[in-house]
Amino acid sequence: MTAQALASLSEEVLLEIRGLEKSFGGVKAVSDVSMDLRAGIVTTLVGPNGAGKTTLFNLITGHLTHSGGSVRWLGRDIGGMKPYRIARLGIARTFQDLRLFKDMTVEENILTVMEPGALPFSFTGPSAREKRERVARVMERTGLADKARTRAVDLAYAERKFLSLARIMAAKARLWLLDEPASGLDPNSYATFLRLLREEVAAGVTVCIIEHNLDIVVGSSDRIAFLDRGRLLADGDPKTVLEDPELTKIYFGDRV
Ligand SMILES: Nc1ncnc2c1ncn2[C@@H]1O[C@H](COP(=O)(O)OP(=O)(O)OP(=O)(O)O)[C@@H](O)[C@H]1O
Repeated sequence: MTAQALASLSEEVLLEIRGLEKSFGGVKAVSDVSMDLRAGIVTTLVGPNGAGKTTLFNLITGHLTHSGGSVRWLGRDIGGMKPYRIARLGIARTFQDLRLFKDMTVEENILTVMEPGALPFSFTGPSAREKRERVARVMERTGLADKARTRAVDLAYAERKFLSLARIMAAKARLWLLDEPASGLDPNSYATFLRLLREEVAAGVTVCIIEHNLDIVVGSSDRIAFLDRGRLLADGDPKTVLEDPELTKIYFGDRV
């Protein structure tokens, strides 16, 4: 892809968030947040505990309903839609607690995301042969090929994380929302994760990550959105955001 094509790709807004609000009782978990997720960009949500990062994910995926503002996917208002419908539009997500089917094998866990109703833009679903090939491909790429028949519960921690990534890869979603995908990975597994992420982004996937580890943030992000107490305080290039002394104080709990 030429530099010009790449630049124009990143101009495309997939997800447009405007004035988004969510309160729990008296707590404003998300407060007047406006931001865009642009095609082919890795955005990382950063902020101290309770900043509103998970709530923002939940509002995008339909696990929560907003109390104001809007979320638009490719121009279409998706606020209030059920999670399964949003997933079908091409927005996939991983959870901090991974939410795998623990008694199913690796292969079966990946197959579940290929049910016709679970796939973006699909009513009939892929053929049995396509499914087999796709499962084999993602297991190979995530290093799980020799664990195909192993139950999720019997996998090592890093393998479970790669299984959760394999599921999202097989779903062929256009936007990935990843909740701490690299936390707890050893250096080799982390390098593999980063390589996979970059390959997928180069192939057209757009990614938004929640991450606490700043080394991981720097290594994986094109852009950082900094949240605190529900508000978006900064949204820009990683170096600029992470070197801002005020944000650093907030992040490390050293605010005045
Ligand atoms: N279901 C809920 N009911 C009541 N309050 C909630 C609920 N979910 C989140 N909150 C509150 O909303 C605020 C934002 O929480 P959220 O989990 O989105 O933050 P976060 O940035 O993801 O934090 P962390 O990094 O600790 O996971 C917090 O004050 C939290 O206590």
